[in-house]
Amino acid sequence: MRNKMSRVFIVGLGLIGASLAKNIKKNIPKAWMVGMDSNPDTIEYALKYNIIDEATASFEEGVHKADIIILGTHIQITIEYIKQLNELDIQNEKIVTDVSSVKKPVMEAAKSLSSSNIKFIGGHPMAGSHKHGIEAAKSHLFENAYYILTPSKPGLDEQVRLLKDLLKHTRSLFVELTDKEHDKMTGIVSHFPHLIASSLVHQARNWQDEYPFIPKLAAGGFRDITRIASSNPALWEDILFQNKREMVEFLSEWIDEMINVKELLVSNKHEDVHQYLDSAKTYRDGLPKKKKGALPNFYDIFVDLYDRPGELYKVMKKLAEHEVNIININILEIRENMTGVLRLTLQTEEEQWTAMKVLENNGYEVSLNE
Ligand SMILES: NC(=O)C1=CN([C@@H]2O[C@H](COP(=O)(O)OP(=O)(O)OC[C@H]3O[C@@H](n4cnc5c(N)ncnc54)[C@H](O)[C@@H]3O)[C@@H](O)[C@H]2O)C=CC1
Ligand SMILES: O=C(O)C(=O)Cc1ccc(O)cc1
Repeated sequence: MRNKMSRVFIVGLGLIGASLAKNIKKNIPKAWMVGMDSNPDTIEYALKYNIIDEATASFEEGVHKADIIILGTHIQITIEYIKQLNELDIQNEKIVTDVSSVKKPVMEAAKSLSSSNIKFIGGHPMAGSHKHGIEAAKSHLFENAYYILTPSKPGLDEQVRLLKDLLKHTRSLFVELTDKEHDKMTGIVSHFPHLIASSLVHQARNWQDEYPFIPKLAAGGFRDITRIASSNPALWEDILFQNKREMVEFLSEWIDEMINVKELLVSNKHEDVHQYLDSAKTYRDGLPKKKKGALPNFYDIFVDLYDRPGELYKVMKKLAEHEVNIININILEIRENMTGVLRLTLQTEEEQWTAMKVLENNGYEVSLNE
């Protein structure tokens, strides 16, 4: 392979494709990035901000120009591009990868690739955002996130090594899984929760006609558990249908479980309900905190705060003085004249540590848990 994969073709320069493009461009100066996107504004933006070196409107041209091809489009479109590869005459060896949230349908399409010059390695960087499009792309989006790789056949060790070499500056954690393992596990921790989050939002909205005050109360826990319902519906429609088998199975299991919980409540089984909540708490509390999972886990700190004028300002000022960049702020609970909890979301573990120390040194009670 020429020049250690320095020519990269990225198709689909949205949130994920452009985040990878930015990361490669920033860290591998010799990489030559060719980009393609169906949206001309995206291409204009990518060129203007040097996210790519060159644009093409032809998939064939991009493929011929590259050693490595990253398909960064939604899953159904990615599958169509994989099929298009079969219509091209591929002269040199090329590594092809994707970023799709569901792997089985992609790997099935990859199995039908006829050219021995195409080495397909499925990919899924497991971090994202509720935003979409190139403007939301960030070079560091995948830091500490798992990056799943699904080689299409045995014997691709050298290509996997080259791909990891290209993507190592994302500072994500590479893990190899089969497509089946991947879709089951991401189905349970990422895809299915989206359905439940959306269902909770629908339920609240349905009750709102009768109780118009509901939105005002839907602040703390409700906002937390339904945060992912604000994600891009076009993306999630694609994901849910591509992983439909798993979704239908999880839904059936969940409905049975809810019927069971309902029965426990109706028949006043206090101990059983306690046990249900307690075992969920034990499992949830034991989940790893540091690494990003499918549900993006930024670096939170929780600060006890008095309900007094200027309190929030004082905290912000201290953190600004130490150049801590706050990416989200929530006041979880604050009642008149009582302490509340301020949740600050930071981008890196280092900032989390700095923020904690700065605030503690200024008399605040800070913890990493709510
Ligand atoms: N959004 C997220 O949080 C995550 C998404 N993914 C996966 O990444 C993939 C892309 O998702 P996002 O970046 O969020 O979507 P996006 O909507 O931000 O980007 C998709 C891009 O593809 C372009 N596009 C659409 N049709 C095209 C075509 N026919 N040819 C070329 N470009 C085309 C769009 O103009 C857009 O720029 C999906 O397969 C998704 O499963 C993976 C991890 C996280
Ligand atoms: O986990 C979620 O639900 C997210 O919002 C971020 C995300 C979305 C899609 C993925 O394939 C991986 C991570």
